[in-house]
Amino acid sequence: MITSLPLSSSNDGFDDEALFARIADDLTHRGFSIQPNALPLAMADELLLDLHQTRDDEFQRAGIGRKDDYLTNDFVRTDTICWIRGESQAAQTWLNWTGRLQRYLNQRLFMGLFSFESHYAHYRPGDFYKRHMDAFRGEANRILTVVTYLNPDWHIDDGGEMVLYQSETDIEGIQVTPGFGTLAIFLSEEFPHEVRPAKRDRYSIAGWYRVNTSLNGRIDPPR
Ligand SMILES: O=C(O)CCC(=O)C(=O)O
Ligand SMILES: [Fe+2]
Repeated sequence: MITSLPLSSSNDGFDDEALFARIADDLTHRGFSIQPNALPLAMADELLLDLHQTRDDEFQRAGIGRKDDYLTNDFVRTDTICWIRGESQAAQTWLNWTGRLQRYLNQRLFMGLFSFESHYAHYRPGDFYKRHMDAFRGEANRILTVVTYLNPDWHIDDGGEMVLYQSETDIEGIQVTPGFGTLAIFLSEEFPHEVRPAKRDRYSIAGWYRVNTSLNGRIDPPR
């Protein structure tokens, strides 16, 4: 007799601990981790729905730099973004999961990750983000970048790869296809990367763990 198991349990059979362990091992040995199709399916579905329910006018042109030196620059990047503030159930699920990953990495790798900020990003066909770094050494702000993709049935011919370069001088890089639930995690100060133009709309979440850079009791706020 076949006993059927519920197909849609809270994590769809994905074992977060095992995934977190693979990420920690990769970070230790290489400083980055690419995990195809790794996001728990129920959460990825929830996030995709949330993204589609987010109104177009909640997406703004993405900038470069922070706060006062925030500029939009068509030469560098042309995507639009919507910061995730935890207002929807899906956002809560995501922040809960990224919180668990944060605690895991802090316990195992002593990374001292303190806060997390993330946004949805929408790259229309042809949009791009030129080669860049997410943080600069010594500024001690963004420590670890987490990107996940929400594009069902993405085909390699659709383009839109994220290319992760292993050093300043690397011009070949590693190509990451932005398929549904793929996770790309890397040390923000170590890996230049870019987003190549796609033929279709390309959706993702980009997030950053930061260390506590409070000075003289002044807490440096996220963003
Ligand atoms: O969407 C991606 O693949 C990466 C996005 C990125 O590099 C960024 O937002 O800083
Ligand atoms: Fe980036």
